[in-house]
Amino acid sequence: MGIKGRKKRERERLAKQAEIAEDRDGEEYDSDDEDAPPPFLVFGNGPFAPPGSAPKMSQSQRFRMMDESVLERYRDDHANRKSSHIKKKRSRDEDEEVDEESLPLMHHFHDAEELVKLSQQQSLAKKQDITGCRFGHPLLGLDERVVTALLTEGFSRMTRIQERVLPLALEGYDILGQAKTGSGKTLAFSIPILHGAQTIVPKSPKSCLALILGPTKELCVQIHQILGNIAEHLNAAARQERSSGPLLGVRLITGGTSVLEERKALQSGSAHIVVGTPGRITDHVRHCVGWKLSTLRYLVLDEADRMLADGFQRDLDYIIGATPKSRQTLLFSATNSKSVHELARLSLSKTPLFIDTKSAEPKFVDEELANAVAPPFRVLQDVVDDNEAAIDEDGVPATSSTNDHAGEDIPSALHQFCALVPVEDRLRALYVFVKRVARVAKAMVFCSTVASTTFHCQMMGSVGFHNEVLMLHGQMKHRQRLATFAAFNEWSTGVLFCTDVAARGLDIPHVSWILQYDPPLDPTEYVHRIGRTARAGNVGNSLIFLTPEESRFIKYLTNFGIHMEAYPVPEKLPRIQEKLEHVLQLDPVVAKSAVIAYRAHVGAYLSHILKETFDVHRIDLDGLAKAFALTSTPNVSLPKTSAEEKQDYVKGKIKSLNKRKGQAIRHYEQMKTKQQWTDDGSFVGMSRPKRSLSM
Ligand SMILES: Nc1ncnc2c1ncn2[C@@H]1O[C@H](COP(=O)(O)OP(=O)(O)OP(=O)(O)O)[C@@H](O)[C@H]1O
Repeated sequence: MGIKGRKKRERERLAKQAEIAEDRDGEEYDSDDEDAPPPFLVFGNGPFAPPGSAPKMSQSQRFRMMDESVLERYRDDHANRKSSHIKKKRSRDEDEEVDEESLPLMHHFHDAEELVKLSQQQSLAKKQDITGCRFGHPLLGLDERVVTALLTEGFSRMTRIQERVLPLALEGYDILGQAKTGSGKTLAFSIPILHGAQTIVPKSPKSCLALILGPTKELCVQIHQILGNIAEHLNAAARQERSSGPLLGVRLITGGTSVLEERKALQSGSAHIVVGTPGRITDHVRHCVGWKLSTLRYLVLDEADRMLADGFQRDLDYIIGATPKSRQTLLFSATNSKSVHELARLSLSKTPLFIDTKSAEPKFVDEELANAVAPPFRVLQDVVDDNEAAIDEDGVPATSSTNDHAGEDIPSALHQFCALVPVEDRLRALYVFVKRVARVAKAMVFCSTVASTTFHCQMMGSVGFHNEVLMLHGQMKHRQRLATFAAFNEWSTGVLFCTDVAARGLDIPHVSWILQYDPPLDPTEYVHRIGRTARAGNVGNSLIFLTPEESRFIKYLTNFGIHMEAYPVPEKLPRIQEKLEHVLQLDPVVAKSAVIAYRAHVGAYLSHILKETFDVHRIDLDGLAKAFALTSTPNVSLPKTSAEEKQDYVKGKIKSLNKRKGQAIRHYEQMKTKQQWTDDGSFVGMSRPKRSLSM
C-alpha cells in the first residue's frame, strides 16, 4: 500500500473512530460529565500525534498502520479459507461465545448497572475520606490567596495526611510523610511551598525557592500541572491586585527537552518552583551558570525510595549537598521502607518529624527509626538476608510480623484478587481480561519488562483492540511518553500496558482495574502498582496473575498484611490460541517482539529477588512459549542448578582422570624397554625407546 492509500485509510479510520468515540461517550458511567474530552485515538493518528496535526507519520504510526494492514490481511486470509475451515471456525467461535458466557471473570468485570452502583459507592467513599478541616480554618493560618486558589481548584477540605502534615509543615518542620496511595500527599507538600511563595517571591523575585524531585517524568509532569494550575489562580489574583510585580513561576525540568531552553528559564530567575527528575536537575546544578540552589527554602523528595532504587543516590547526594542547611525538607512516600529512613537521616536536618495517618500523633524521625525494623524492600543485600534466609515451614520466605506494614498502605476501598493461571494459558486469560474491561472501564496492565509491555500491547492491538490499548515504558521517547500519559488521562475507557515506570505517584482518573500480569519485584511495588486505582476515596479492583508454581507468592504477600481473594479462574478459556499464533505468522514485527519478550521474561525471572518462588528452573518453557503465542520454543541459556553443577563437576573430574590415565598408559608403552629374543629363544639385549617419540 502506498503512502496515499495509507493516508486515505487513515482518514476513513479517523471518521470511524470519531463515531466510536461518540458511541462510547454514551456508554460512560460518568455520563453527566459533558465537558469530558473525547477519548483519544490510539493508533495511526493516536496519542503520539494528536488529531489535526501534520500528516507526517512517526515510526510508531507507521507501525500501527502496518498493524492495520496486517489485520486486513488477517481478515482476508480468513475470508478465503475453504468452507470446511470456515465451518470449523464458526463452531470454534460458538464455543468461544459459550465459554465466555460461562466465564466467572465476567462476574467481576463490571456491566453498566454495576458501574452506576460503583459510582454511587465511590462518591460515598470519597465523602468519608475527605472530611478534614477546611483549608481556610483560621488556626491553620494558610495564606488567604492560597485558600482561594485551592477552592477554585475544587479543594475545600483536607484529606487525613494533609490535616496532619500542613500545620507542622507551615511551622517549618522537616517532615518524613507516609500515607496510603492516592491520599493527597502531593498537596500536602505543595501547599506549604505555595504559602511560603506568597511572601518570598515579592522579596526575592529572581531566586529559586523550592525544588521538588520525583523519580519519573510522568510524576513530575503531574506535580507540575497541579502546582501550575494553582499558581495560575494566584497569579490571576495578583494581576488584579497590582499591575506590576513578580508572578509565581513553576518550571518543569525532566530531560527530553532542550537543555539550553531549560537553562535559559532557570537563569532568568523566573522559575521560583522547580519540579524535576534527579538526573536532569543534577546536570543543571553542575553546569547551569547563574542558577544556584543557595537560596532554596524548600526541598521535596517525592517517592524517595524509588529514586534510590533507580540509582539516583549519587544525584540526590549532590543536589542535597548544593542546597543550604537552612532549607525545609519534606520527604514523602506511600510505603515505609528502610531506604526512605536512610535518606531521611541524611537529608532531614531540622527536628524531623515522622507523620503518617495511622499513629495517634507525629513522632520524631529518630524515634520512628528506632522502632522501624526494615522491611526487605529494594536494598538487595537486605532482600537476600531477610527474605531468602528466613523461610517458613512451607518454604515461603517469611518476614518479621512486626514489620509487615505494606498491607496497611492499601486503601480500604480497593478489592484485591489473585488468579492462578497455568503458564500456557496466560495470554488467553489476558485476552479475556482486555475483552471484558477495555470498552467499559479503564485498566492498567503491569508487565515486568519493556519487551513484555510492547509485545502484549501489540498483540492485543492486533486482535481487535487497536483503539483501546496504549503502552507506556521507560524506553519510549520523551514526547511519546508524555503524549501517551496525557492521552490515557483523557480516556474514559481503555487499557494501558506499562512497566513500573507508571507504578509510582501517577494520578490517572477513573482507573478501576489494575492487572499485574507479571509479578512485582516486592510488596512495595505491589502496593504502588495497585495504588493507581481506588484513589482519593474511590473504589477500585486489582488482580494479579500467578502460575500455580508461583502461588506461594500469595502467602509471602500475606506476611506483609496483603490479603487477596481468590479469583475464579474459568475452567475453559476461549479457544483463541490458534488466532493468537496466526498474528505472529502474519506480522513479523509482533513475531519478533514475541521472541524478545519471551527471552526478557526468562531474564526477569532469573533476576527476581525471590529466587525460591520465581525459580527459573521450574518454568515450563514450552508452556511459556505458548504464552507468547510462539509455536516453537526459542533457545535460552539457563544457569545450571546446583545438582547439575555437581553432576558436571563429577563428570569433569572423571573425564580428566581418564585422560591422564590414557596419557600415562601411552607414555608407558612408548618408554618401556623391550626385551629382544632370537628365534631360538636366546636373549640378545634391550631396545632403547626412540627419543623422538612424543609423549
Ligand atoms: N483535599 C482534597 N480534596 C479533594 N481531593 C483531593 C484532595 N487532596 C488530594 N485530592 C485528590 O486525590 C487524588 C490523589 O492525590 P495525590 O496524587 O496527591 O495522592 P498521593 O497520596 O500522592 O498518591 P501516590 O502515593 O500514589 O503518589 C488526586 O486526584 C487529588 O486531586
